[in-house]
Amino acid sequence: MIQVPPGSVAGRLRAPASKSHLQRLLLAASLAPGTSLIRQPGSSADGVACLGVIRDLGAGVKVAGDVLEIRGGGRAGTGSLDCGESGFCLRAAAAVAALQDLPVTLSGHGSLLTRPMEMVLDPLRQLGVACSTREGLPPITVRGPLKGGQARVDGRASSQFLSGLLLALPRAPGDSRVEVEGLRSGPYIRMTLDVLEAFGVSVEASPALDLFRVPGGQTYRPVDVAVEGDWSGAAFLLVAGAVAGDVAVEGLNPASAQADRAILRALEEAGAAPAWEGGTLRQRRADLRGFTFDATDCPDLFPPLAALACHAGGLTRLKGASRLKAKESDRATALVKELSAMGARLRVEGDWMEIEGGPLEGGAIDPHNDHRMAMACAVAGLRSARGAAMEGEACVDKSYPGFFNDLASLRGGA
Ligand SMILES: O=C(O)C1=C[C@@H](OP(=O)(O)O)[C@@H](O)[C@H](O)C1
Ligand SMILES: C=C(OP(=O)(O)O)C(=O)O
Repeated sequence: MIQVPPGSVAGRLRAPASKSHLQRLLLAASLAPGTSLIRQPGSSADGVACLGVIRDLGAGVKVAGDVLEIRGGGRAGTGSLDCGESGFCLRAAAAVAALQDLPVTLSGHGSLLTRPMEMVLDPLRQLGVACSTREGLPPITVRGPLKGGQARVDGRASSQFLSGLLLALPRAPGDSRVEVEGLRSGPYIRMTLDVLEAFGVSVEASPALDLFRVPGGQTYRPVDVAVEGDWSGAAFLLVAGAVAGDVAVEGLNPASAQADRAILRALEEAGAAPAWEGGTLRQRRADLRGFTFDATDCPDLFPPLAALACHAGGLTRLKGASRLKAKESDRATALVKELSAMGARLRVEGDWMEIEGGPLEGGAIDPHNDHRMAMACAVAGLRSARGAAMEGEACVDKSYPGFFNDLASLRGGA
């Protein structure tokens, strides 16, 4: 049980490590013969799950302080992979596991067991990989080897499997052509392409990211690289600054491919004026106004933006709510329920969430075992009569294990 009291926050923090960047680096390093060094990996549960997965896929893993030494190019020693609660890990590793010539079963626990996996099946089958699921849900079993060829990917529900396919296909013996329909979360694919480039692998992508040509038989070159700071986790800190104080965040790449760098645009739309001071991003409390923002391609920004909107005068309209159904919780429904319990005025109408800013009472909420729900309610409650209280706050470990300590460190600094 944690109680986050209302009140101001002030101070300087380092952004947590991006689990999205880390997971891509780990899967790529597992395919690179030789040793890659991955620096500042953080300790997110999703990152840890992915590390276990590449180990079981045959990578050598050594942890040396703040550096992961990954020896890639090995063969799987086991036919079963535990992806924890990470949707990306399961969907992307399904493609990577299909490179191997043995049946591999991918599963996990908690909310992951209720998340759809259909988008993985058709393209893998088109590429000659036998695969099965339990009624479209995990566990999923794949039986390679993936040889390359032609496939159509449905990108409407998730971009994550496409990232996995783009990581795996360069290691297939034959060339591939992948057509993608209805891609959402496109910036996550650009991050994958950046990682491929860093490992010396080439993939030809159409500007709209609807067609990819992947030469087969390529060799990944090992890298020595630091994991980027996480714009998704930092978004909560920046919103905390905008609603309740003065927060400076270090370690963010201003030119990052991360989708959630779009928090900058949203804060500007809300009148918050985030400012770079050297390499540090500073967000002070601002006179916030309601704003309109399309979060279809950066769905993880929905929770922090909903928290921001609770304190923005007038009406905020957020687009992309229908993409939130199959995240760690049914996030749009959960946001409406829990922020309403705190006294906010919001509703979902089709693909839109509408939030009327105003005073917040705060109180006890249920984070629905969803890290972004827990962080959003905690931050919204900073400017409320009673703050936010919740059980199950350890769910933040999925992406940002130090969140509540970091938030506490901002107290009393004003
Ligand atoms: O590729 C990734 O690392 C992710 C892609 C997004 O998912 P979708 O592509 O399913 O929208 C995002 O919501 C998730 O947290 C991480
Ligand atoms: C949806 C998320 O992650 P994943 O799909 O990888 O579990 C998230 O981190 O919000």
